[in-house]
This record gives sequence, structure tokens and C-alpha cells, in this order.
Amino acid sequence: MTDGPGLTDARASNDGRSVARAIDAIRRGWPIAIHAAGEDALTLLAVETADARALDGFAPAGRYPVLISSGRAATLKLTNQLAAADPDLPVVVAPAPWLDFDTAVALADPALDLATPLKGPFRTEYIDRPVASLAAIRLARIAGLLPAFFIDGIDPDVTIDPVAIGRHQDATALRIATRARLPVAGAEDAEIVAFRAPDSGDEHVALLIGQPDGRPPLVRLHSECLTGDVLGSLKCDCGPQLQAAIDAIAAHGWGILLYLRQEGRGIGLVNKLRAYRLQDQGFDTVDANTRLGFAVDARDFGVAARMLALLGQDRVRLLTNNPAKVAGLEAAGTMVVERIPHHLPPNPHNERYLATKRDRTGHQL
Ligand SMILES: Nc1nc2c(ncn2[C@@H]2O[C@H](COP(=O)(O)OP(=O)(O)OP(=O)(O)O)[C@@H](O)[C@H]2O)c(=O)[nH]1
Ligand SMILES: [Zn+2]
Repeated sequence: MTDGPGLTDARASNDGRSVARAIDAIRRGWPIAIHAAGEDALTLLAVETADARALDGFAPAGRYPVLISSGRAATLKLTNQLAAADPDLPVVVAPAPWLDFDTAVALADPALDLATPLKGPFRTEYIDRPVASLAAIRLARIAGLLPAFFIDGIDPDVTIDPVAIGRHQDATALRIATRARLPVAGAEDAEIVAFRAPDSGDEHVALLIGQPDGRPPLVRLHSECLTGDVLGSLKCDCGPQLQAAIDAIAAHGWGILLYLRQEGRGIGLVNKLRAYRLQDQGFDTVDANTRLGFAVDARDFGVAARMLALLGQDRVRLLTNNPAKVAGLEAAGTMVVERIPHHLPPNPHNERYLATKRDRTGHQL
């Protein structure tokens, strides 16, 4: 995403502030509005952080439609009431006497889907503010919240433009913040480089191993996984993949490990743990994301391409089994001259996860 002509720095920084305020507000349970050009404003109160009192303040008349993502609506079998004109568009669950606060929470959060049948019936409709509603779902993901909102309440203090949300996630705004020597197990001569964008709190890092020697670097895109990287979770392959990547790059002679702050494939730690809870109920990693209302993979590999460009690299050899990483890098201008598989032996806890990646998300051997 690039800035349009005539956009001043002051306007861009205003936008940045307004999106930061909006993220802060929805995380605290405060209402916001999203106002897209050519649409009426969409007022929103995040279901996850609201309580009955906040809802009463937002919708004193007791009428509050609930906006949910298309994936969540499909899980609840609510989309089949609608013509399939745009299957990605969020839907509105119309107010009903039985749509009280607790029922709205059950619409938003799949944790209890199997335990408690939803009250109903519900009537759904496509929202008449498509741009703002898609932006709302995106904002929930950036904030790490469940993608569900009470809508059409009182006018709040914070109003943002969807375009500003796009700029908030703009990879081209990333800059190198600082760098230092960092000896690590497996690569004592490594250097760490930290990256920041002015508007976003995400602090990505690159670990540079060895010295450039004219060949394209061996590169690994590692997405943050607190459970696997730090706690040694056996549910995924992240911890062993991280160490094996460092070892492979050191053995190759030179390369770069990008540590991307895109926890849970971009849905954040808490939502990933919600997905784990659904996996405890028998859903696989793909269906768990969908039931929560998220894309199967919400990462933006443009961030990685930008980091590589700032490090002077536009051709890489990539350690991955995931064709989406190759495609994402290439779309953002990094040429992948070779893909090198990065498999680690499975364990009894991650066997199904790895099989799902192979069978459902196109991971290659
Ligand atoms: N949402 C969600 N994220 C998960 C789950 N398991 C692992 N993750 C996240 O997935 C990301 C790890 O993905 P990667 O190691 O890049 O794996 P990949 O996309 O399969 O690609 P390669 O390992 O390169 O083949 C981390 O951000 C993890 O936190 C899950 O069940 N649900
Ligand atoms: Zn992991």
C-alpha cells in the first residue's frame, strides 16, 4: 500500500495516531467508528471486551445488531440465508429479543459451540457498509480480539478511515532501528538487526549469520510462536525449526533468519490459544481458525520482503515447506531462486498438525 498523491506527512501521522487510538479503544472495551468514503459511519463496540454496562451505554435503546465475520457466520450456518453475492463480506445478525449480551458472546466466541446450542432463530443480512465492516474485522485481528462487534450505537470519540488501517500495516514504512552483535547457540558471529514502523508497535528482527559472499543468502522466515519458541510446545514444529534454521544457515556460510512478530499466523497469541482450545475439541488447525472467524493464514510476507530489501537482499534461497511464503515474497519483490524444504521429525503431539498442513494448506515435502 502506498501513500496517495498529496498525502502530507502530517496527515499520515494523524492517521497513525487515530488507528493506534482505535486499537487501544477496542481493546479496552470502548466504542469507535469507522467511516469509509461514500458510506455512512459504522459505530462499533467489540464483543470480546464489552460488558453488559458498556453495551447499555453504547445502545441505550437496547437495539444492537452484531457484526460477525463471514467465516464465523458460515460456521454458525447463518450465511446460507443470504445470496452468495460476496462470500467474504461480514454479516450482520439482526436484533432479536433473545439476542442478549451473553448470546452475543456465544455468537462471537466458538469455545462453547459444542456445549450450548445457540438461542435463535437469527436473521442475518449483508451489511450495507462493506468497506467499513471489512476494516472492522481487520482491526479486530490487528488488536488480537475476536472478530465480532455490536454495531450502530452512539457516536464515539474515535473515528477512523479504513484507508488509515491499511497504512498502519504498511510494510514500506519499516526502518532499521538499531543493530548489534549477538552470539547465539549455533552461530557465534551473528548480528541482530531490529526493525520498526512509526505507526505500529511490532518490532521485527533479523539475525544475520556469517558474511555475504556473493551468493544469495539462505533465508528463513520464522513467525513468532511463543508456545513453541519459548515454552518448548510439542503441538507445532516451531522450536526445532528455529534452531535447525540457524544451524542450516551457519552451515551454508551466510544467511538471514527473519523473526516476524506475526504470532499465530497473524491472529495473535490469545486467538491462537483459542484455536488450540478448539483443536482440543477435535477441530484441525484450518477449521479452528475459520470457526473463530479468521483467515487460515493472516500473515503479510511483504514485511519480510521489506526487511530483506533494507538489508540489501533481493534474491534469496528460502528454507520453507510453505508455497505461500514463496509466493508472498515474490509478490513483494524478493526473488526466491530456490526453495529448500525445512522438515523436522514429527512427534506424537504435532503429527496431525503437520499432516493438516500437508493435506489442507499445500505444504510441500
Ligand atoms: N492460528 C494458528 N497458528 C498456529 C497454529 N500452530 C502454529 N501456529 C503459528 O504458525 C506460525 C508458524 O508457522 P511457520 O513455522 O512459519 O510454518 P509454515 O507457514 O507452516 O511454513 P514453513 O515452516 O516455512 O514450512 C507461528 O506464528 C505459530 O504461532 C495453530 O494451530 N493455529
Ligand atoms: Zn509453533
